[in-house]
Amino acid sequence: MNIVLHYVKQLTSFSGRRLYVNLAGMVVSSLLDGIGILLLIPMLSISGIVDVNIGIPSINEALSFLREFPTSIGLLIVLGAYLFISIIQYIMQRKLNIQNVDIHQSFIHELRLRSYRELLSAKWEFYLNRRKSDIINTLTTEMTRVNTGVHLCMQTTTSIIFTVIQIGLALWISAPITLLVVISGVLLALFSRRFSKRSMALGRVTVELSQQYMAGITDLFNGIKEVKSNRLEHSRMTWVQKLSGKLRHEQQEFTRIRTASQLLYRISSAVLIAAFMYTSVIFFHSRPEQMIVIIVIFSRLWPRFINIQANFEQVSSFIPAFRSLYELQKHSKEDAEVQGTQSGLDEARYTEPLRMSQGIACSGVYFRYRSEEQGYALDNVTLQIPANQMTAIVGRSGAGKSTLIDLIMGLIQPEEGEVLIDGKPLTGETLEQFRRSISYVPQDPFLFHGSIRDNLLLVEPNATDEQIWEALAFSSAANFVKQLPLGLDTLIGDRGMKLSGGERQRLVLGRALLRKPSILVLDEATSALDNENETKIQEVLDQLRGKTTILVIAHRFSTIRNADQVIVLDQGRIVQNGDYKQLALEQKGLFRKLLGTRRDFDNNPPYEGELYDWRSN
Ligand SMILES: Nc1ncnc2c1ncn2[C@@H]1O[C@H](COP(=O)(O)OP(=O)(O)OP(=O)(O)O)[C@@H](O)[C@H]1O
Repeated sequence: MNIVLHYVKQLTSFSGRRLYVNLAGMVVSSLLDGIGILLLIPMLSISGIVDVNIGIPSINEALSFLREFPTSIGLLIVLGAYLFISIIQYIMQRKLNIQNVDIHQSFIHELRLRSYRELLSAKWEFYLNRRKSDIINTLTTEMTRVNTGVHLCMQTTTSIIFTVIQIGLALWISAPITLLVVISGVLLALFSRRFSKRSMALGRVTVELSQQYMAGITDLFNGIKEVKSNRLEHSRMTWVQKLSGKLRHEQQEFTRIRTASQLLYRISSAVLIAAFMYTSVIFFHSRPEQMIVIIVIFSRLWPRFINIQANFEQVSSFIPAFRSLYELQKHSKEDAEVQGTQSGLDEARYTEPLRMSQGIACSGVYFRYRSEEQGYALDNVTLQIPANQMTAIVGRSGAGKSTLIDLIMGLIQPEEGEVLIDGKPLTGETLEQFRRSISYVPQDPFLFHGSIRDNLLLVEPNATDEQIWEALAFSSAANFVKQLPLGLDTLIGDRGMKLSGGERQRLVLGRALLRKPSILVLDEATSALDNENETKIQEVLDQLRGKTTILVIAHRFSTIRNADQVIVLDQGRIVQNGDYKQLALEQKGLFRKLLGTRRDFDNNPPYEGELYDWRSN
């Protein structure tokens, strides 16, 4: 329950005065509701159904003036008062409900924004160690449960306030009966704790199952092409059947628990009423009006107990959802990229992009993905990347090329050693400025279901069409975009599915150039291009040299042949470093091996645009 209280505290500090005013309104509303019940007494008395004289002097005195009126007038006065109070109470209740929903929804809105902000500010390592589908599940399914949980907490608070006031009024009318009802309610609530505990255990299963479900469907639709081509539909269907069966069973179990506790309360209610009646009539010879009071009190209080208990059970089943959201928020906050700020989101702290003058330096860098691993993904890496030059990183698959790029971009932190930008450590403000100056293009770029224009404006929201076309022309994408019937307004499908691999890469390259970066990072960003387009991109990179620092991983020979520097990685270590020609001539070097021993570089250099794949070695 502590975890729920944590969010309730957040709600009270977020809503402040509004919440307390609303609670005060509820107290008034329940008082009016109670007065409505009290008016039943003179109504019954005047109408002559029974002579209600319950022995409370203050009520009797208050009602004595009614005896001076004829029955019809007296009844009209009482009924008028009853109607007036009831209508006021209903109107008030409506306003309070609207206000409650407003407080609740504003809080959830804030909670959602806060969670997104913290997640977006978390460093890359936070995401490396987590299943993305678990995060999605927490932000969707579990957030919905938290939403309902907060609503139930507010509803339960209202119910408790109502109940306490009703108990107060009932005590005034008949203390012994009310005490009996309350004691029975408390005993039953203690007994019902087992239902709440079982609900919480089931809630844990719900979170686990919905995480599995989310992970499964994310994987399924990410790999739907492989599923269809390899006829894996049956195995996927079997998986869904099994998981869905567990979900169904878990929901049935929850309904069983909920209905069992409701059954217990209803049976107890009937038993208690019967027992009260019997003892009142047989042993205490109570009068009919007292019997009516018993029924009125019981029928007002008992449903409230049932309601509070049901809410407790449901909130208990949501505790694991609260915990899941709490932990996601806590860990993302702990893993903030720049502690104490929301890097990249804080517009007030906007930092200008960095204009690098000297370059990037790594000195004695060690990095591994898990501390328990023996080997390092980057093992004592020391290098210089001069500003405004082109540096290529090559090596076999798994050599550590992408890891090195991630480290240089400050996405991961070295275990030992440091990364310096113009001599300054890559942390805090330098990191923010540095990131603003980078355009990074991965092999599998981020394109969303929208138009070509929308996808480009993602990086430069104020870019004009002219600037967009210029960037597209630069990346050899303008021609194919012009041929599309809707041009820049063409929808490209999920992750750009309606475009070819090469078209996607040219589009993303255009987007990267639109930002006019001072550092361009290409991680196998030209792998899907044909020779003609690859040559064009090569020309663009040549034009950018001298103005932009270019860092490129490429498996293709032609992309890197004009690089100012080539860094050769093997098992996380730099084994060669120099210019392309010099390395190609080192007979025993890995670079030569990667290029292929068949080729005689001295006499027969490879021709422009030739395809070569390092990975085949
Ligand atoms: N998220 C990760 N968690 C654990 N190990 C990882 C992770 N990413 C990479 N590695 C490991 O780190 C090493 C270097 O991987 P990296 O992706 O940097 O290689 P690469 O040279 O870019 O390979 P490729 O050319 O195949 O993309 C590999 O042994 C890889 O298995």
